[in-house]
Amino acid sequence: MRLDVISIFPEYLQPLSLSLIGRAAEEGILDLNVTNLRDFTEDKHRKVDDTPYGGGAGMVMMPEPWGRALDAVRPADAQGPKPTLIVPSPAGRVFDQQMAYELAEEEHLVFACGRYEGIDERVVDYARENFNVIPVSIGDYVLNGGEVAVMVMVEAIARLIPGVIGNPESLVEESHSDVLLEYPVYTKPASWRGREVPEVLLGGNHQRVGRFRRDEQIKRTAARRPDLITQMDVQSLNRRDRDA
Ligand SMILES: COC(=O)c1cc2cc(CO)sc2[nH]1
Repeated sequence: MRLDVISIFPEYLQPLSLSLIGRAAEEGILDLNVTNLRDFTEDKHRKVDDTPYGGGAGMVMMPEPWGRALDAVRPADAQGPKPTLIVPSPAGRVFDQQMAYELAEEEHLVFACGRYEGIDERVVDYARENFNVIPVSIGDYVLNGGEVAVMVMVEAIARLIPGVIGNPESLVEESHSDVLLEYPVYTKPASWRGREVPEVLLGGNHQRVGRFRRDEQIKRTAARRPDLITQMDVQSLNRRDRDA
């Protein structure tokens, strides 16, 4: 997969060169390109923002640098399927694991990081000529720009791409119980500051361990995220366990 990120703070995306994603980029599994929007300005101050039409506080990102940057990623005369352009925005479709799976199937993802009060709306309209444009929110809170949202999405998406994380087994487990929260995990020592690891985990009876973990998942989800499960789901989960 090719990933392009356009931002006035490219250094914000540096952590993507660390760890698993960095290694996947080195191995060519991911083709990650971070572009500085200011490289597409032509004035000596490398200006990217200006005052808003209609007045109001703050500044708006000018359209022309964005037009040039998007054209550089995907020229108007390019052939082949349109890349997907993700625009982080509070006014976007809410990002979730299902969207991460969907986007992990794409060949080419482009992320446009807004700053200030946002990007001139005509840029989004123009981009639709050469991209599938999706405004995406990572949650209902205010950020100063799109970069942090891009970090969240790139991590969630890239880890689903074959070869990016060493142990695909963990992805399989997640996918089966997507609706349930993770069970609690423990490691050595068995006794720590007067706190013991649950006995069932020390015994090695895989069936009992599986039952314990599933019960913990259901208890945790019901307690912390009841919105994730409905009565029907609990019945189907119990049915699936009986059949397992
Ligand atoms: C100029 O601000 C942005 O581009 C911006 C992007 C996002 C994403 C948010 C949470 O989903 S809040 C926010 N602001």
